[in-house]
Amino acid sequence: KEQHTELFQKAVDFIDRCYAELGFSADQQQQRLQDIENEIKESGTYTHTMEELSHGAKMAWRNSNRCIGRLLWETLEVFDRRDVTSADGAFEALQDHIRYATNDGDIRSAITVFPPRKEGRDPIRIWNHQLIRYAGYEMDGTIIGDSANVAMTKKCESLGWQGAHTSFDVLPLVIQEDGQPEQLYKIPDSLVKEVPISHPDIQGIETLGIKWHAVPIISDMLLEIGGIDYPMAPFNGWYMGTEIGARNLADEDRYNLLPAIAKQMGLATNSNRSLWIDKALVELNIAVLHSYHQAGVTLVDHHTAAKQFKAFEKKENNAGRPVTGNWTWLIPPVSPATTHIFHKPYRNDIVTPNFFHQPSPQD
Ligand code: HEM
Ligand SMILES: N/C(=N/c1cccc(CO[C@@H]2CCNC2)c1)c1cccs1
Repeated sequence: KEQHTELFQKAVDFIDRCYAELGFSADQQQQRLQDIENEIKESGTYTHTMEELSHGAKMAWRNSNRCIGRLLWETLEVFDRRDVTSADGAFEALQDHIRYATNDGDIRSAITVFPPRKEGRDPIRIWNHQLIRYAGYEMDGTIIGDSANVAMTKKCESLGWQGAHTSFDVLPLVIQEDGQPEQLYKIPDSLVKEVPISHPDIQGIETLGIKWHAVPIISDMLLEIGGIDYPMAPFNGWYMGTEIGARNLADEDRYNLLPAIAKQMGLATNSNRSLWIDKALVELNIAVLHSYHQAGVTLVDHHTAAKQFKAFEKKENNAGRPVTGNWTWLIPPVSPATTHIFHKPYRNDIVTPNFFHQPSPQD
C-alpha cells in the first residue's frame, strides 16, 4: 500500500545517513533495508535496533533548529524503554530518568524512549509539558504560582490532586495508557532538586523566597526517526540561565518579579528612561547564575552557550553537514546582539530525525 511505500522511503533515507555515520558497510545497509522491507510488508511497520534508536535520538537533537545547546548532541544518554506499556511502569522509568539526569546537580543529558505509535494509536502518553513544573492557581483575579500551568493544575485538581497553594508546588505526573483514564503520580520530594535564588551583593533578594527546579525535562514532544513516531520520549539537558532569569521569573504573565527586584535594589520605577527594568533584569540573571553555581547545579550562561553553538556550527561544517536553525529562538532574550547568532541568518529547514510539537493527549 502507498503508506507502506512512504514509510519504507523514510526508513531508507534514515538508514542511509545513520549507517554511513556509524561506519557500517553498504552490504550491512542493504541487508538491513531488506529486513525492514520484509517487516513492513508483514506488519505495516518496523522496529529500530538499539543502535538505530540511540543514534536516531542524537540526530534528532542535532537537527533541533531552536536549540542553542546542540554542540553536545553525541553525549546524549538514551534509555530504551519500549518495553514499558503500563502507567505504573512508565512512572518507575520516569523516576529513573529524573534520578539519572539530576545526578545530585552534575546534570547528565538523557532521553527515555517509550513505545512508538502503532496503527495511529499511542500506547502510552504523558500529559505534562515538563516532568517538573510548578502549579498555577487562579484565585479571584490573582494568580498564585506559575500562570503557564493554570490549565494543567485544574486538570490535576479534577483528577483529585490537592496542592498546598504555595507559589512552588510541584505538579503530579498525569500518565495515560491507550484507551484508559489518565492516572496521577506524585514525584517523591527527594527526587526534585531545587535551587534557592540569592544574589552575591544584593542581600534583600534572598528574602523574596524565590527558587527554581534544577532540571528541565520536556515530556510532550514527539520524536520521529525514519518514519516511526515516538509520542512519549522525555528528554533533558540543563538550563541556560536566561530561561529562568529572563523568562520564567521575569515575564509579566509568569512570576513577574522585576518590580520586586527593582524594589530590593532601591530603584525608582516611575520612568522608562532610567532603564530600571533592564537593571533589574540583569541583576536577576546574575542571581540565577550565582545561585545555581553555589548549589553545584549545572547551568550555562548565554554568552558561553553562544560560543558553544559557534563551535557546533564549525564542527558541522567540518562534517560536511549544513547547520539549520531558527534564529528567533536561537538568540537569547538578554543582550542578544552581543552574541554572533544575532548577526547572521540561519536556514530553518526541517530535517529528520527531529522533535515535533504534537496535539496534547486531550486533543
Ligand atoms: C545540554 C544542555 C542544553 C541546553 C543549554 C539547551 C538549551 C536550549 C534552549 C535555551 C532552548 C530554547 C527554549 C525556550 O526558549 O523556551 C532549547 C530548545 C530546544 N532544545 Fe535544547 N538545550 C540543551 C539540551 C537539549 C537536549 C538534550 C535536547 C534533546 C535531546 C534538546 C532539544 C531541544 C528542542 C527540541 C528545543 C525546541 C523546543 C520547542 O520547539 O519548544 N536540547 N534548548
Ligand atoms: N534547557 C532547556 N530548555 C528548553 C528546551 C526545550 C523547550 C523548553 C520549553 O519551551 C517552552 C515553549 C516555549 N518556551 C517555553 C525549554 C531544555 C529542556 C530539555 C532539554 S534542554
